[in-house]
Amino acid sequence: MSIEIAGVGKRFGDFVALDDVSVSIPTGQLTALLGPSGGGKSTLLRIIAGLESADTGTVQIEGTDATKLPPQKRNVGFVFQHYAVFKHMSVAKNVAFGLEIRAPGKARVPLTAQRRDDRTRIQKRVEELLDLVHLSQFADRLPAQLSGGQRQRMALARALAVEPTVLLLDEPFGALDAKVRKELRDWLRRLHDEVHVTTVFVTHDQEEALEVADEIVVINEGRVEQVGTPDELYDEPANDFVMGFLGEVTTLDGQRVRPHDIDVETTPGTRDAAQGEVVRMLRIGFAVRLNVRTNDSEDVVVVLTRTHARTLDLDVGSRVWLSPAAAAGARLDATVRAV
Ligand SMILES: Nc1ncnc2c1ncn2[C@@H]1O[C@H](COP(=O)(O)OP(=O)(O)OP(=O)(O)O)[C@@H](O)[C@H]1O
Repeated sequence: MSIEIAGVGKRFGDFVALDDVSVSIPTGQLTALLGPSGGGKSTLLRIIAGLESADTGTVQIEGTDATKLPPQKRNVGFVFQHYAVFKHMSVAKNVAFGLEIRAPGKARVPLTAQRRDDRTRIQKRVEELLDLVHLSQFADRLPAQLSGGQRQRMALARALAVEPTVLLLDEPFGALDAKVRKELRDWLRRLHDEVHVTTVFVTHDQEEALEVADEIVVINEGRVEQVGTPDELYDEPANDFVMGFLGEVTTLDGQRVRPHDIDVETTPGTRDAAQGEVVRMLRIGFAVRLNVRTNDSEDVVVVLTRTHARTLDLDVGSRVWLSPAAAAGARLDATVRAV
């Protein structure tokens, strides 16, 4: 395990931001800390980075107890939503910064062979990094001459420059528009597949976490609700909160199911289906969303493809029979919830 968080608690005055959090984050994976605003994700990330100290518990990074280590001794790279850049320095200089301050004897020694070697090495590394984040052609620009997405890529190159053991990203694409966000998240996934550095990123966007992460840690009200792969969380949510947070949920025959995990028929099926009437029908892109009122007065939301809706010749007023799809993933029935 790359990062072991054990029994971490954090209060701000009377407010409990983290309550006895224990999580293991595997080496080389992309892990998302996912949850609603104010749940404690950033606080946990900042504790891993050493920017905040835990009141209780320990943090180990690659087998070393980092609980009391200052941030610069933890070998972590950090990228925030609003990234602090050196505005007067070129993109290449921004990326080189961390490498230059690490180069030995920088200020004291004149231009010796050692320093020349360092310079060549740094220049080569910066070129590699800019190539990795697809910014080679912008090396000489100032940060202000980059788009928001390009700036965040520069921030990632800078964080990766010092070859961190762990890369920590706090809503790195949060301030960008939806389309750029989507592009960057695909890009982050590809980048991670290339460099394999253990990466932890904070997001409140479930789609982002489901698409990008190898593993997701769901955090709510200072506690870990569930840890698992995107499939595990989506198909086998541990509780109501996780099920509702990771996708839309509706109720059919007292069971909580995903709206696209409902079979729709226009004749009474052989199975024990709930009969109802389509009261609303909305087309959203390739999907059709139905509101069905059942004979038992349940309001059920159903999502199906446009082609399927057309095949069934559905419209407002159609009579339909609904049953949970046989292969449906997530389902939590009312009795389990009550227990
Ligand atoms: N320095 C601080 N002083 C007081 N309260 C704080 C401080 N930092 C965080 N908090 C509180 O702790 C709680 C958790 O904050 P945190 O930033 O970890 O949440 P989050 O899950 O990252 O939310 P968001 O997605 O909105 O960033 C919040 O209620 C926040 O107001």
